[in-house]
Amino acid sequence: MTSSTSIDINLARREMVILGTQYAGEMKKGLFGVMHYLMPKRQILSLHSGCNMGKEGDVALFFGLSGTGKTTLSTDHNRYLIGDDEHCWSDHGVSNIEGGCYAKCIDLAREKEPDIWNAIKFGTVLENVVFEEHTREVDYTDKSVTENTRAAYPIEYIPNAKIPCVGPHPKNVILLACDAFGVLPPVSKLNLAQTMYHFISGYTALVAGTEDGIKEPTATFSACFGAAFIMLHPTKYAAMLAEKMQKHGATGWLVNTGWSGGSYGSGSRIKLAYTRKIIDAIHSGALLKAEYKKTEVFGLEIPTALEGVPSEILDPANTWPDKKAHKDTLLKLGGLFRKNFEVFTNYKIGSDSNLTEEILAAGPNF
Ligand SMILES: Nc1ncnc2c1ncn2[C@@H]1O[C@H](COP(=O)(O)OP(=O)(O)O)[C@@H](O)[C@H]1O
Ligand SMILES: C=C(OP(=O)(O)O)C(=O)O
Repeated sequence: MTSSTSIDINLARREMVILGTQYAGEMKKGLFGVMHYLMPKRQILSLHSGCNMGKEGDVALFFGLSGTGKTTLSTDHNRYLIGDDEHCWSDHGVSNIEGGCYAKCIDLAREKEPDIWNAIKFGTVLENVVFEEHTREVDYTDKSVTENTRAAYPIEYIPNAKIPCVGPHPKNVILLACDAFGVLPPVSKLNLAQTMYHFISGYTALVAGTEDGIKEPTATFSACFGAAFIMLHPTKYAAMLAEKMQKHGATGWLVNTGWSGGSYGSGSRIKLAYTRKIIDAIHSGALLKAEYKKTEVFGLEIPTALEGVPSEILDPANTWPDKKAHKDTLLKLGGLFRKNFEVFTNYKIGSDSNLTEEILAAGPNF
């Protein structure tokens, strides 16, 4: 045992025992693991993603590891929220597993995230927050218990929630990565093979201050953006996702919600307002019509202009003052992707071996 916490699941007896933690996230994510076993057996794909739907019925999925923006970006005043974290994609479309949200509330501010702020009322469970005992006023900036403070509320506390939480087949599949190296573009359009490559890789980065011992940006690869929850080989989920995206004509996107203009420490996190503009342009279809160019090393298609976002930030190569440092960091991240993918090179994905070849070729090239 490397930890005093354990989550033990007996699938046959349908029992889960959680030891050494009282964090509510373990309960919902523990059951999410069970869903990753039960659903694929019924040809239903379980997804570690947020999900929302536009007024025209266009559905978007937001895959990403913790802290990459699933809750923040799927909670959108102009769209119906289907759910912020756990979904299924069946032959009938998408459905939410939970019926509620589990939002981070560290530094929560009414102006920045009004829907989440307003959802915190009687009936919401606040976890690990610090509050004044007599007035019961919460100090969302207080990190003395942990940074991981949470608000769990029923989905109907979000005014534009889609009840029941179901929707048609997704039109856009957005992969969120919080890249603390600052070399992934704010947005890239992916072909199917690239979508699978990045889905199987499941990249994000930890920054100093998030975990013990992290002093500089550290790449984390979590297959299918949820290695802790998947029960079958990652390529099984990837094959199902590829088949569904192909069948329903969904477009894949990679969105960096992390650093720009340099790595953590020298650059800064991409403004949430810019990420929201990018997401709006994906939903509206405007980004599909943009002009694109290809980046070096990762071979990503990036738009040359996008309304509401300064064009120079769309290509990270422009934003780094030190060009050599940019190239070195890009190659460093490319190398980490390549090394991580080595374990997958011998697996066939789907019934078509062409797709396997294409996925292997969709990684960094240098
Ligand atoms: N550009 C950005 N895009 C998305 N989130 C951002 C951005 N900049 C800062 N953030 C913050 O990062 C956090 C993302 O967390 P969250 O949405 O809960 O992620 P997840 O649901 O994937 O775990 C939020 O606190 C959000 O305000
Ligand atoms: C519950 C969790 O998921 P998220 O952070 O994505 O809400 C977690 O990872 O602790």
